[in-house]
Parts: sequence; structure tokens; C-alpha cells
Amino acid sequence: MNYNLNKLSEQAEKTSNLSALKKLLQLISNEKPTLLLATVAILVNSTLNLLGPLIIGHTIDTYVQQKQYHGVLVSSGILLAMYLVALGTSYAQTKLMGGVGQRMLFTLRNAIFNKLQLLPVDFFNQNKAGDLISRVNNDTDKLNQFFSQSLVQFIGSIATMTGAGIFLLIIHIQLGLAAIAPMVLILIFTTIVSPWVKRTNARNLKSVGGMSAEIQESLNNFKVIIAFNRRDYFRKRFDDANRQNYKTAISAGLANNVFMPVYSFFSSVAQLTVLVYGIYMIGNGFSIGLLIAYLSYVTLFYNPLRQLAALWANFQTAMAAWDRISQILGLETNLISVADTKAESSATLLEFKNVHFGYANDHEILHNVSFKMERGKTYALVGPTGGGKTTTASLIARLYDPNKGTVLLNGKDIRSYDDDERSQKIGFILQEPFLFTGTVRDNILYGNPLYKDHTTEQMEQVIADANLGSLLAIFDNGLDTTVSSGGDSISLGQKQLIAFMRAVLRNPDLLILDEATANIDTITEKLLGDILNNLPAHTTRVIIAHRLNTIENADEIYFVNSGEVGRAGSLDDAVNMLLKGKRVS
Ligand SMILES: Nc1ncnc2c1ncn2[C@@H]1O[C@H](COP(=O)(O)OP(=O)(O)OP(=O)(O)O)[C@@H](O)[C@H]1O
Repeated sequence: MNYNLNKLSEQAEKTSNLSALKKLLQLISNEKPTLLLATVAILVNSTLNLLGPLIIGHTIDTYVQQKQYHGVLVSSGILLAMYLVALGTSYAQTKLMGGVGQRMLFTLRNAIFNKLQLLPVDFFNQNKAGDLISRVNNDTDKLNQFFSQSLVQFIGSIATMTGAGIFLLIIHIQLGLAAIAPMVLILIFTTIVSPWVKRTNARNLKSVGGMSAEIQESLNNFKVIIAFNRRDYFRKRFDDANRQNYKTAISAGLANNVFMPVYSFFSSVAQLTVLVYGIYMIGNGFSIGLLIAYLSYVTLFYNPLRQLAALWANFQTAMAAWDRISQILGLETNLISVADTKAESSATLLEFKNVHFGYANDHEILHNVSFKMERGKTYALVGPTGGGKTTTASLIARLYDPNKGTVLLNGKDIRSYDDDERSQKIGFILQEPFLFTGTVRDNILYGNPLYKDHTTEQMEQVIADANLGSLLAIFDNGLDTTVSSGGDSISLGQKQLIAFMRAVLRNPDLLILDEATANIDTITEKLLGDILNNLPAHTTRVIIAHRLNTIENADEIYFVNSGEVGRAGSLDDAVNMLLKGKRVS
């Protein structure tokens, strides 16, 4: 399945801003009361601002021209009170919407992170961590900026414009139409230019993701970079990504500023039209006070429009960011569950039935593979590098599903188990075990609720009972030995030991060791061999190893090569096959 977000965005159907906005609002539907309250505050604010010119015009015509200064004072008092209330509503809307923005940011980040937890390994194979981090951090913040800072002004501007437009038309329909006419040209221009502005912003966000991916890759591999002195290579790569970002940022800046001059131009044209037409109208039933009020309304109509020019660009950026976020939110895992009511059979623990598998849309790696593994036995998977051993093990642990065919666990389709149940039954020690920041104890108990409340003494007893005491003794501070993120503070062999203890303590029905002893000295390896031999009788072991001495006690050896899995016979036969590079018959 294609999970590559950058490819998906190229194939994505164009969605309208309105439908994108609807989807976004669904996500924050619990904010409806706050949004409603903020909208009321915005409308009150706009109404007060709109009444101002009317009162001023009336004051000039009625009181100023007739020198009734008491009336002027009263009007000034009313205006001051209105401005104070407007100030209050302005504060209220900013506070309310700021909260909405932050809560939306919180909800969105949680939603994306939770979705990431649900997506399959395929998704992580096809996307770079840096780009994903950029989506979680940067893109969500673009939405927050729009919601907490721009949306209030956005709605306020539209409300003020609508009100001012109505006043313009009511006071004088012809003059009103002349004042509003340039707006039509602005609308046409905005409709044509907006998709380009959004695309340009989307390219900019993508390049931020690309830069973040470069940083992440070089930080993850800093040892190799230093050892091979490839600093210049990565500097160049980062320089390219940074340059790309610089170029797209310049384009986005240009695109975002394209509205302002055009809007300003048409605003000025409208004001000029009203002024000329208005002066011509004085004496034809149009008073000076009314003209002043009229010009104020034209300003009230076109000033928010200038603001809208900037806000509209913010909106386009937010929508581009939302597209990138909703791509992740819209993904579903390809590891679907199926119903299987068969009873669990006891003889065969695991079976591959005509399994075909390929990564993503690539060529097939496993071709029509069928084999069985019985309860309590030890199986070895041997074969040349790249032959498909880890792929086979990954299918057993259901990191992927076959493209065709079935994997059965206890006689039941492995897809019918829920995740908890399956991971209880299968322990997997990966080629490169990953450890989390914390202690040896935290890492051993990772994903194992059984002993989470045990004291150190009780834990040590559990470890001793599982024959793991000699492994724990290798760590200076025992269970309290600290482990840094990724486990860089301890050796690779020690990491493998922790991963080994972690898997064994889960008491799985099936334990897969993928090159799990490759970095361990011969004495400790022997120790691990003894522990494996003393696992509970029901435990089936699957050992992938290049060092063939580690599999000499295996009950059955499977030779995995060119995507085929077949019985190798004895250890000597397997060695012969390896030496001759023989394919399975
Ligand atoms: N995530 C992946 N995406 C695409 N192809 C992959 C992926 N992982 C492995 N492959 C390909 O699948 C094939 C089998 O790889 P696999 O890791 O299963 O081999 P292996 O027998 O375990 O090798 P090794 O002994 O080196 O560990 C190889 O050609 C490899 O390039």
C-alpha cells in the first residue's frame, strides 16, 4: 500500500477550502459554544464600529451646523461609551479565540500522534521521521496562528464590511453600487489567485519538512558521518534543503503579499469614485454630514478588505498546512482484522500457507511460501544476506501482512487476534534492538504489565526464576543501570541482552531471535543458549543466525533464499547450501 505522504499529496484530489474547513471544524466541534460567543463579541464590536459614522454624520448635520454644543457633548459621550464597549468585546474575542487556537493545537497534535501510533510499519518505511515531526510541530502551528490570531480579525473584517456595504446601499443605492463595484473585481482576482497562493505555501511547508528530515537523518547517523568524515556531504545536503526552503519561502512571501497592493488599489479607486460622485451630489439632497459619514463607510468597507488581504494569505497557508495534516489523519492501517472462529489447535503453533509478500509496491520478496512450526520446538532460519529471513520473521510478528496467502497462529488466521493478544504470544528480538531513555528495569518491563508493581527485590527474583540472573549481573547497577535514548550509553551486545530479557520475561509462545546474539561474546552466547534451552516447554523458538554454531541444537533448519523457504535437512546440509549458494528445490 502506498503510504508515501509526498506522493499521496501529488495524487490527492483537489478539495475546496470550504470542505477542508468543514472537516477541520468537525475536529473541534466541542469548541462550538466558544466560537459562538466569540462570533457574538465580534458582531457586537463590528456593529458598534459601524454605528460610529452614522452618529458623527448626524451630529455634524444636526448639532455642529446649528451650533448646539450640548448635543455634540451628548453624542461624544455616546461615542466614547461605544468605543469602550468595543474595546471590551475586542479583548473578549481575542481571549476566547486564543484559547480555541491553543486547544485546537493541543487536539490536533494529539490526534496526529495517536494516528501515527496506529499506522503500520509500512508507513514508517515510506516516510521520513523529520517530515513527520515537521507536520506535527510546524504545520499544526500554522493552523493555530490562523485560528488564534487571524480568524477573529477575519470574521470581524467580513462582518464590518457586510455592515458597511448595507449602510452604503441603504443611504444611497447608486452611490453605494459605485462604491462596491470594485469589490467584484477583487473577488474575481482572489478566486483566480488563491489556488496558486495555497500551492506556493504548500511547497514551502513541504520544504520545511524536507529540511527537518535532513536534520533528523544527519543527527541520527552522526557517528557514521564523523567516522567517515562525511560532514561535507551532509553539509551539502543540508545546504541544498535549506536553499530549497529559502526559495520556496521567498515565493510564498511574494504570493502572500500579492493581495495587498491589488486590494489597496481598488480601495483607493472606490474612495475616489465616491468622493467625486458625492461632491457632485451635494446640493442634490446630499448633506456634508452625510457625505462625511458616507466616506467613513467606504473606509469601513475597504479598510477591512486591506486587512483581509493579509488574513486571506494566512488562511491559504493554514489550509495548505491542514491538507498536510489531514493526509495523515485520513490514513488507515492496512493491517485489517478478520473474523476467525476456528478453535485453537495444539500441534502446530505457526503455519505459513502459500504466502506471497513484497514491500510497498516493490517486487515480491517471498514467493508462495508454506511451512509449519510446532509447539515447543526450535527452528532456525538460515540463508544468504538479503534472502528473506527478517522478512519472514516480520510476517510472523505481523509487522506486515502477506499480499496473498495466510499466516496462521494456533490454527487461526493471525489477523483475527487483537494486537495485545498477539504481542503477548509472540516475542521478537530485533536485529537492532531499540531502547528507551530510562533504566534497565524500565526497558525490561516495556510493554509488560505483569510485573509493573514489583519491587526491585521481587523483580530480581522473577529474573532469577527465568534463569536471567547471570545476564542482569553483567550490568553494574543491575536493574537501576541507566540507559539513554536509543541506548547509546551501553554496548550493542548489552542492548541485545536487555532486549533478550525483555522478550523472555513476557513468556511468549513463540520467541523470534533475529541475529540476537551477533554482538555477544562466546561465553555469554553460551549462557543465552542455556537460557533458551530452559524456556518453558510450550515455547517455540525461531532463531535467525549467520553464526551456524548458534543453531546446532535446532530441531529443524529452514533455508531461506530468493524468497523461498524450504527444509534444509541437517546442519551440514545447510552449510553446504550456504557454501554453494544453493537455492531450495
Ligand atoms: N523495508 C523494506 N523495504 C523494501 N525492501 C526491503 C525492506 N526490508 C528488506 N527489504 C528487501 O527484502 C529482501 C529481503 O530482506 P531481509 O531483510 O528479509 O533479508 P535477510 O535474509 O534477513 O538478510 P540479512 O541476513 O542481511 O539480515 C532484500 O532484498 C531487502 O532489500
